[in-house]
Amino acid sequence: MDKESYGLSDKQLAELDTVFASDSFSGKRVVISGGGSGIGKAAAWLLARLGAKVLICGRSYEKLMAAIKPMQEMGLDVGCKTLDIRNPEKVQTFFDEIMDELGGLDVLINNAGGQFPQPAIDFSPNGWRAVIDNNLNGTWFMMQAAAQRWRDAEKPGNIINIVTVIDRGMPDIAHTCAARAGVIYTSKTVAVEWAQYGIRVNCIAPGIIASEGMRVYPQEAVDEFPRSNPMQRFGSSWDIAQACAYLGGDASQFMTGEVMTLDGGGRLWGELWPYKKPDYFKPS
Ligand SMILES: CCCCC/C=C/C(=O)SCCNC(=O)CCNC(=O)[C@H](O)C(C)(C)COP(=O)(O)OP(=O)(O)OC[C@H]1O[C@@H](n2cnc3c(N)ncnc32)[C@H](O)[C@@H]1OP(=O)(O)O
Ligand SMILES: NC(=O)C1=CN([C@@H]2O[C@H](COP(=O)(O)OP(=O)(O)OC[C@H]3O[C@@H](n4cnc5c(N)ncnc54)[C@H](OP(=O)(O)O)[C@@H]3O)[C@@H](O)[C@H]2O)C=CC1
Repeated sequence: MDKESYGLSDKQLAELDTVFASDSFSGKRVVISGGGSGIGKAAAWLLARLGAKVLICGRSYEKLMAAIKPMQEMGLDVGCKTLDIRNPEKVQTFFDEIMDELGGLDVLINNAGGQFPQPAIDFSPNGWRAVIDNNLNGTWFMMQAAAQRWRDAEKPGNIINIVTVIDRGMPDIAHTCAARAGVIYTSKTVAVEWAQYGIRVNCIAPGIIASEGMRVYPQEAVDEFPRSNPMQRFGSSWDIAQACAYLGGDASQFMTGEVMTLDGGGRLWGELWPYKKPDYFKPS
């Protein structure tokens, strides 16, 4: 399938079925980084449809505005703000502003991130740094800024970090595996440190998801990705959005420090990163 067609349309996002009650997020305020596309946009649609007041952020104002327009036209309570999560000062200002504007915060979904595929042996120092800075440092700045405000206001909080499946590593994206491992183990650690403040921290590890994010990979790679799990297919951004609704809601209130994997079983069976495997790894 042509990777340009990957991702859910606004019509689909407005109509897809969900198992969650239509008012299950009413009164909740949710921030989603990277909510202008893909998984983050699907989560914004779902949680807003379930009654949440949602604010999405990302680096491109045009992308954010294009994402929220159809949601607002449906009467959903969704806004946006530009933010580069890699800038800790801007992250602090962002949280000061949104705490004011939303009147508090209940759920933070750290979804912004990405990487480029390259054999690790050829990473430039800056290429390595860019991915670590985005996926590990940026996520951390967001987590810490939210937690500080929840602690100081003596309010509970809930953090969901979108990572990736790193159990067996992943050839060609070693930088992201390093960053995501950092996020997962930071999350497990602060889930313990922050339980005293009523703050929960969990991660979601998606396998291959047919989102707009796939457009950054060559078509030949995307054609091969279904071989990365025993279901031999892509998952949907809606699958991940529904996992966000579970972790962001009351049904998961006794869960913290966990990684929820949605990868069609790819952690257990499948060709990790099947694209351009060197001959060395092919069956003889
Ligand atoms: C089985 C399959 C599982 C798949 C699992 C995961 C799937 C997904 O995550 S899908 C979502 C994908 N979405 C994205 O990846 C978002 C797009 N990616 C990015 O925005 C970039 O990759 C970024 C994270 C590195 C952005 O950083 P930025 O600082 O904007 O990057 P710069 O252009 O300034 O470059 C910094 C540095 O990185 C080198 N570089 C960037 N792209 C590549 C590339 N394709 N190949 C090699 N090197 C790259 C760039 O050259 C710079 O280094 P220097 O040249 O040494 O300065
Ligand atoms: N699709 C997949 O198969 C998988 C995806 N993931 C992860 O899930 C998350 C969502 O991916 P997906 O929706 O597929 O891809 P997208 O590329 O569509 O989403 C990434 C979003 O993050 C935003 N973003 C990136 N860097 C920054 C930054 N520094 N500051 C603020 N926003 C930023 C982008 O917006 P902008 O560029 O405008 O800032 C974009 O909206 C990513 O972290 C991705 O790595 C993990 C496993 C598998």
